[in-house]
Amino acid sequence: MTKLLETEGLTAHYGDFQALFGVDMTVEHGETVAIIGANGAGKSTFLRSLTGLQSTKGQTIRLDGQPIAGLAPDKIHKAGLAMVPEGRRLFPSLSVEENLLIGAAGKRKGPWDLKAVYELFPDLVAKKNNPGTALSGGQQQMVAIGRALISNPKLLLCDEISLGLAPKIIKDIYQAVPLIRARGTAILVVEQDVGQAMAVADRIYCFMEGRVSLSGKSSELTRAQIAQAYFGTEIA
Ligand SMILES: Nc1ncnc2c1ncn2[C@@H]1O[C@H](COP(=O)(O)OP(=O)(O)OP(=O)(O)O)[C@@H](O)[C@H]1O
Repeated sequence: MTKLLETEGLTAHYGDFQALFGVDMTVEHGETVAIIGANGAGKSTFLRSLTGLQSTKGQTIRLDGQPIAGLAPDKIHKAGLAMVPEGRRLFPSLSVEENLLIGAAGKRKGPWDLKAVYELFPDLVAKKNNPGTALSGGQQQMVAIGRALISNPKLLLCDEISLGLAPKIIKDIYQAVPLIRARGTAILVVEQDVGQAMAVADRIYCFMEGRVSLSGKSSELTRAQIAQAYFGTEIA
């Protein structure tokens, strides 16, 4: 069966600085995959490359068998990639529901609509007419995830969704992941918290200095292997 996402030898540069050195990655249909790695390892650059925010002209990225490298971000979104950006980025003058509906513009066919998002995050129902920015950080994150889901992506990309949130809220947010995959949506999440990544993902890719330093099934990787791949050093 065709892979949902495939990159082959992906590279990325900021001027003379090379940030990615030949990243091979696959995501299967319906799979949850986590990218972990220290600050500056290239995780965000990799997601930016997938979504077209970083130039990938002439490279190999396939979404469900279709080449998407070098396409404009809106074309890649239409092809089925939606991103929950780091920092959430809600529209401050719009209500929760209006923020969600922005994601529905040009939506693909699929299981996600307003009703499904409110089922996923019931806390948002009572807040739907409030301005997005009047919500707690966790609720804003729920809106950002809902806004991406409502376009019915084949693959949902999440950049550090737990950043700046309290542990209890992070738990609430991550509880949504099995419900999202139950509707058939695959997820690629960037996560600095290794425990969280291993709990939620079928497979893990660890990045170090722009390269994949380790990959494998979460259930088969050891903490020691991950520490080595994450920091480049053994831990006691
Ligand atoms: N706009 C930019 N201009 C120049 N260099 C950049 C830019 N963005 C990122 N970099 C560099 O590219 C490398 C990879 O950064 P990237 O943000 O992808 O890493 P990351 O793993 O997502 O880290 P973090 O967790 O801190 O976001 C780093 O060395 C970073 O300094």
